[in-house]
Amino acid sequence: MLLGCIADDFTGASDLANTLARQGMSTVQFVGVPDKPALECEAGVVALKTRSIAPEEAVAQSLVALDWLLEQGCQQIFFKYCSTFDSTPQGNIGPVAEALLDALGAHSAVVCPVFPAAGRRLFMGHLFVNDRLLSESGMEKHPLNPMIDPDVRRWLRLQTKGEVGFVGYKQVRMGPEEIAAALEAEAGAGRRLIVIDAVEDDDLFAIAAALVGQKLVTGGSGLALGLPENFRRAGLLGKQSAPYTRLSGPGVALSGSCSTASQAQLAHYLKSHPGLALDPAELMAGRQTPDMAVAWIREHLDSQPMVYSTADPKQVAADQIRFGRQELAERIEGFFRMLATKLVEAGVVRIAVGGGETSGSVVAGLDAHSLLIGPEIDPGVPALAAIGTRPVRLALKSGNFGAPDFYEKALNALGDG
Ligand SMILES: Nc1ncnc2c1ncn2[C@@H]1O[C@H](COP(=O)(O)OP(=O)(O)OP(=O)(O)O)[C@@H](O)[C@H]1O
Ligand SMILES: O=C(O)[C@@H](O)C(=O)CO
Repeated sequence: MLLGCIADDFTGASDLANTLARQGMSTVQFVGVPDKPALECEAGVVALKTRSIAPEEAVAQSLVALDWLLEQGCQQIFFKYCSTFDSTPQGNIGPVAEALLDALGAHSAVVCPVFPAAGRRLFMGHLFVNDRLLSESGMEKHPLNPMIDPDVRRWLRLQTKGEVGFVGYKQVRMGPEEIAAALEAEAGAGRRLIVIDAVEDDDLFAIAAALVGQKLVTGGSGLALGLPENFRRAGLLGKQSAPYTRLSGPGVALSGSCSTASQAQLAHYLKSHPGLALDPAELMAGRQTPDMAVAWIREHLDSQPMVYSTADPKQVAADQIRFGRQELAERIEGFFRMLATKLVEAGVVRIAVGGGETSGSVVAGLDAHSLLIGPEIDPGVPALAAIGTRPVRLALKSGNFGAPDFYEKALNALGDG
C-alpha cells in the first residue's frame, strides 16, 4: 500500500476512494481498522466514524488507523474530512491533524477541503458552497456541527494548539514550485497546518504536484485528484483493482441526512416509491422499532421502499430540544444500524444510504470488513461491493451530494430489482 487514508466518516471515505480509483490507483475502503494485513491495493482508505465524537477519542482512533497504515508500508498519509469542513470549535479536524503530524514527525501539512465538482471552493481562506459562503449554504443549520463561520483559518484555529498558516490563490496560480516554496515558508515560520486556496481542479492538481514527499496531506477528496500521478511518475503504480460486479435482488433506500439536498432527494423519491418516516417521539419511547420497519419493508419490497428520518431544520431543532441532540442522533443511528442487520437477513441486497453518520451506522450493522469500489453514480458517490458479509451492494451518499433523482439512479446502478 502506497497511500494510506484515514477518513472521519463513511461517505467521505467512499468519496475519497472513488477519486483515487478513478485516477488509476487500485483502492479498497476498509470498515474501521482491519485486524489483519490489507487486501492487495495501492491506496487504502480506513473509514472511521470520528467526525462527531469527543476529540480525544477521535485522536485515539485515528492514531490506531495510522499505525496500521504504516505497517502496510504507506509512504504518504491522507486525512480526509468533509468538503464543508464539518467540525465544531472543539474539533475534530484540528486535534486529529496535529496528532497525526506529531506521530509522523512531519513538519507541516496542507488543509484543503475543496471539491469543485460538488461546488466547494476556497478563496481568500473562505469556503464557498456553490455561490454561497459556507455559513449561508444551509450548513449553518447542520444537526450536529452547524458551520457558522466560512473562514476556515479562523474556525480551524479554534481547534488547534498551534497557529494556522495560509497560502492564497495568487501563489497557487503560480504553479507547483511556487506552492511548495510558499508552504515551506509557512512551515518555517512554525505554522504547521496550512490552509490553501483552490477554486478549480487545475489548482488541486498543481497543489498535489507540490506535495511529493510530504508525509501528511489533509483535505477533501478533491485534493486526491493529483496524488496518484505523483506515484505514477515514480513508477510505482500498476496493480489491478479487484473487479466490482452488480448484484440483482431487493433494494431499499435509507435516508438519515437532513441536508438541503437530502430533503429534495427524499421529496423526489417519495413521488414514485413508498416511504416510512421515523418519528422521534415514537422512537425515543421505543414504540417504533426496527422489526416494525422490516415488516413494513417486506410488504413493499417490490417497490424499492425508503425509510427516512430526514426532516426540515425547524422540526429537527424542536425535537433536539425535546429529546437532546446527542441522545436523539444516537437513537436514530442505532435504529438504522439494527435495521441494516435485519434487512440483509430479510434478503435485501442493494441499499442506498444518505448521510455520513447514517452510512457509518448502516455499514456497522452489515458486519462487512472491506468495500470494493465500483462505478461512480453521482460526483463523489461510487457503487460499492461489501466484502466479508452476505453479498450486498451499497451506495453511501454524503448529505449534500447527488442529483434530485439520486436514490433511483443509485439503486439501478447497484443491480436490478
Ligand atoms: N429527524 C431528525 N432529528 C434529529 N436528528 C436527526 C434526524 N434525522 C437524522 N438525525 C441525525 O442527524 C445526523 C445526520 O448526520 P449524517 O451524517 O447522517 O447526515 P449529513 O450530516 O447530512 O451527511 P454528511 O455527514 O455526509 O454530510 C445523524 O446523527 C442523524 O442520526
Ligand atoms: O467531502 C465531502 O463533502 C464528503 O466526502 C463528506 O465527507 C460528507 O460526509
